[in-house]
Parts: sequence; structure tokens; C-alpha cells
Amino acid sequence: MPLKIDVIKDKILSDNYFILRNVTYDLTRNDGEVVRHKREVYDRGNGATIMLYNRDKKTVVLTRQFRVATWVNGNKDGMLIEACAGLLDADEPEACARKEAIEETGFQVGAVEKLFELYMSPGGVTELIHFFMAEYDDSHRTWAGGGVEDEDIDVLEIPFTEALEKVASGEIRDGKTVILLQQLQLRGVMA
Ligand SMILES: Nc1nc2c(ncn2[C@@H]2O[C@H](COP(=O)(O)OP(=O)(O)O[C@H]3O[C@H](CO)[C@@H](O)[C@H](O)[C@@H]3O)[C@@H](O)[C@H]2O)c(=O)[nH]1
Ligand SMILES: [Mg+2]
Repeated sequence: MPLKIDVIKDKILSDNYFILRNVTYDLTRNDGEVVRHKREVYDRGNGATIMLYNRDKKTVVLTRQFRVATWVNGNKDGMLIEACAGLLDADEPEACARKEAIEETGFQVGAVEKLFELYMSPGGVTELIHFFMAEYDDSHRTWAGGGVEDEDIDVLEIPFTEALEKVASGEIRDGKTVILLQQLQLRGVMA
């Protein structure tokens, strides 16, 4: 466990859209030994995600969209099924989750529950995602959803059991989405 962290150099390698830095730092350990690391850190900002579920219908609302990062890494058509999510930008996490739910799925939900905040890829990505869930019903629908600007998002309202089957089969393989579905399962709210 390091006692002290001294930054030697913090260089921006790219700031085209998000920020890629190369940070050089010395870690002083308990025994006084100093270790120098040079590590790349990718800063895409923080995000929020929200699982929309309906206890009566036993359904969840998910999104499907093209994700180029998955396409360049083995996802054949690049399409990924995910819980609704977005980058915080200037918003508070809950406000972001609510806004993304409307923009991406069309649902304007009532009470929202905060679950936790998780680092999703701490080896090199700064991003902290704030996790939420909310019950939805048909009266919450404001429009068909689909995202803003050049986002082209399909909205999937599917049975919870089908979502779990898609996790088991590998069709759903987005970390935040699996975590949220398992939270619903752990709590037994969809039983
Ligand atoms: N021009 C440009 N646009 C970009 C770039 N990278 C992303 N965008 C655009 O920025 C917008 C981001 O949409 P959001 O809905 O706010 O974010 P997200 O991509 O869905 O991110 C959410 O899910 C991610 C995956 O789990 C999370 O990493 C993230 O924190 C957030 O929760 C999208 O329109 C996307 O096309 C880029 O390099 N250039
Ligand atoms: Mg999004």
C-alpha cells in the first residue's frame, strides 16, 4: 500500500474528444521503497445508468445500439444491448439518469433509487458510473425513444426472464447491464 504519491509528469497525449494522459508518478511504500510508474489514463468523464423495470408485467426496458469499441474488439455487427446510460456532462448523476431515460427510451420515470457508484475499468479508465433503478409503467411513456442527434437507439421492452437468458447466452455482455439485471434478481423484485 503506497503512503505517498508524487506526480513527476502529467502529459496529455490526446484531447481530441475525450482526454488521454500519460502520468508518471513515484509511489513511496511503507518500507520507504520508491517505485516509479508511467501509466496511460483515459478520461471519458463519468456516467450514469438506470434500469427501468415493471413488477406487474415483469419486464425491463433496454437499449440496443452500435458500439464501435466493441466492433473493433470482436463484436461482429457491433450492436450491443445495454441499460439506458449517458455521460454526466454538466448534470448531477440522478438528473442525468432521468434525462437519458427520456432521450433513449421515452420513459419519464417517477421515483428513482440510487444503488452504487462503480469504477468500470480501473486499470486505465477514470470513469465512475452512477447506478440507478426505477419502476416504469405505460403512463410514463412520453415518446418512442431512440436517442438524440446521430444516436440511433432501438428500445427493447422484454420479459425479465428473457433478459437473464440473454446474459446466460452471452447476447447481453455489457458490464453495467449485467450488474443491474443481477441486482433485480438478488432483490427478488421480479419473482
Ligand atoms: N463526435 C464524437 N462524438 C462522440 C465520441 N465519442 C462519443 N461520442 C458521442 O457522445 C454521445 C454520448 O452519448 P451518451 O448517451 O451521453 O453516452 P454513452 O455513450 O451512452 O455512455 C454511457 O454508456 C457508456 C457505456 O457503458 C458509459 O461508458 C458512459 O459512462 C455512459 O454511461 C453519443 O452521441 C456518442 O456518439 C467521439 O469521439 N466523437
Ligand atoms: Mg447513451
